Amino acid sequence: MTRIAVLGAGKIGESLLSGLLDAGRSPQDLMFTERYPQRAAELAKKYDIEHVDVIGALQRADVVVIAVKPQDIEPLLDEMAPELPPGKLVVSMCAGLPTALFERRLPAGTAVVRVMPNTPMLVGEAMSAISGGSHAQDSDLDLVEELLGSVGKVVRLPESQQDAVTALSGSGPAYFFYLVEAMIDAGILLGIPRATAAELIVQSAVGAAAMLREGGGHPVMLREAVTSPAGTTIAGIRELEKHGVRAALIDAIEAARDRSVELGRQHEAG
Ligand SMILES: NC(=O)C1=CN([C@@H]2O[C@H](COP(=O)(O)OP(=O)(O)OC[C@H]3O[C@@H](n4cnc5c(N)ncnc54)[C@H](OP(=O)(O)O)[C@@H]3O)[C@@H](O)[C@H]2O)C=CC1
Ligand SMILES: O=C(O)[C@@H]1CCC=N1
Repeated sequence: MTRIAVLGAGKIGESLLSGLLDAGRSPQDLMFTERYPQRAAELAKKYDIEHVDVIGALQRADVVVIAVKPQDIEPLLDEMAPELPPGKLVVSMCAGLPTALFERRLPAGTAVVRVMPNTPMLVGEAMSAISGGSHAQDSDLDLVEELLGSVGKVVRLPESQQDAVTALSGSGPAYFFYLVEAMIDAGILLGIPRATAAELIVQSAVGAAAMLREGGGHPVMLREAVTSPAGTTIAGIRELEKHGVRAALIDAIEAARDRSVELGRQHEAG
């Protein structure tokens, strides 16, 4: 079985480990590194997975998944570079960081796959986009697709689109959570108890998501079907349009894309 080491078991690293276990992968095939001993001990106990140091991870794993924040990448690459044995596949989940950075800093010829996942990986519903670096073979992409396919959907895209993908599906769940939060607040304003408002809105979100995915409908048609002539929905839509919510979302996603580009540029000289 392929052995996988996750370097940095924070939110996304833990989501991956948990998702892979839920998908049936053996704990013996998984390992992780983590900075704080207390968190490492908690994770090792919770998932029955071994906590290792970076050198142990590089020696024992076939696939090394980097899930530290982009701001923490430089010291980790310094630690990895002299120790990475040939033939290991490096998978980066770091927003903004190009495969070229890893290729430049790790031993010549290292195969690197850049992935932009998202946190619904925790419940087996991730959206991951993958792109191979210049030494990644089709078999490397196949392997990463198989791994991430067990915790959600996977698409292969050119690396030039990864900053946009980061803004759309990487950050996307946060924007849905933000909308849900705002709608629950509206329920509070209208006098509905918080727990009831949350139940109404969360189930509406789940139902809408199921219609989008399983009903095969176009979002415009689905929205039109809710919007009755002289009804309630159009009264609300008019307010959304007045407040520029559509433009705000487009601007938000463009800003997130720009920030991803900027994160990559910060490491250009590295
Ligand atoms: N959160 C998300 O929704 C998504 C995140 N990503 C990407 O995933 C990566 C991780 O993000 P996220 O999980 O949110 O961040 P977190 O801060 O939650 O996780 C990163 C973890 O790595 C640890 N760490 C840092 N350096 C090292 C090191 N040298 N060795 C071992 N562990 C280390 C951190 O420890 P410490 O607590 O001490 O900093 C932290 O626990 C980022 O690059 C991000 O861009 C991609 C898609 C979605
Ligand atoms: O906010 C971030 O930078 C990370 C990358 C995509 C989602 N979260």
